[in-house]
Amino acid sequence: MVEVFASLQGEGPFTGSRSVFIRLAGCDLRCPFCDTVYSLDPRAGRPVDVEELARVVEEERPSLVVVTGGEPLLQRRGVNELARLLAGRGYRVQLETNGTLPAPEPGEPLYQVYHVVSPKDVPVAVEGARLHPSWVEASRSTGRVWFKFLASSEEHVEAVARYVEEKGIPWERVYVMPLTREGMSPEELLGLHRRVARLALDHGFNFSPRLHLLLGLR
Ligand SMILES: C[S@@+](CC[C@H](N)C(=O)[O-])C[C@H]1O[C@@H](n2cnc3c(N)ncnc32)[C@H](O)[C@@H]1O
Ligand SMILES: Nc1nc2[nH]cc(C(=O)O)c2c(=O)[nH]1
Ligand code: SF4
Ligand SMILES: [Mg+2]
Repeated sequence: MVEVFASLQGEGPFTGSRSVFIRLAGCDLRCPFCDTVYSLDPRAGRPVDVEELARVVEEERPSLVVVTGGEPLLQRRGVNELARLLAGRGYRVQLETNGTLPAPEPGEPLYQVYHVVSPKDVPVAVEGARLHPSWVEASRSTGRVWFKFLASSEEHVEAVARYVEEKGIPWERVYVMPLTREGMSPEELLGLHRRVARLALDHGFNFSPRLHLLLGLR
């Protein structure tokens, strides 16, 4: 694990939820725009047992626990253990993933968890990024999977629209979120949000802000 912190969920279908974030180390991709490069090397993390994480969660009593990274599904066994423990204590859990690894199967504790998949083969393909097809099936059948695509231009949103159509992803399960750069001013951030929100609306997609950036939260 790299870090655990409390904040508002800033992105996706649970935006605004008081959350505890658990960020795991290691990633199978190296996106050039990644805003958490400090989490990509598996050596960036320290081993932690799930009981210790559950104690931090119990102290905060959040309405949501967000498991992220890095790529959290690289540690599937540990994440399954954590999901089992937290679900047993009544917590709602949501995982952030790039979607390269398979979706959970019925019977895995992770199957009950909400997943927000942010594919990296569109709008601009990152090397090695390929969406595992099981996420598309899961988004149609489980009610627990959403997609969150990054975009900063009309070309990007059009590429997302073609991709969603081609893969058969349910449109109501899709969020488009601003692709931000480090060091953007509040005015630039707001301008980007306005443009991407307009594009999302015009193309029939949900919009996700990056609320934490707008509010100066973590
Ligand atoms: C750091 S990633 C960790 C989870 C997983 N590796 C993934 O990419 O979905 C968490 C979220 O941040 C998003 N993200 C990373 N860099 C970003 C950037 N520069 N602008 C907007 N979103 C970004 C990712 O798309 C993902 O939705
Ligand atoms: N506030 C806040 N919300 C987030 N939603 C997803 C995040 C992530 O890095 O996975 C994130 C994050 O880093 N901070
Ligand atoms: S997949 Fe996620 S964590 Fe990995 S490099 Fe890309 S944005 Fe960063
Ligand atoms: Mg983040």
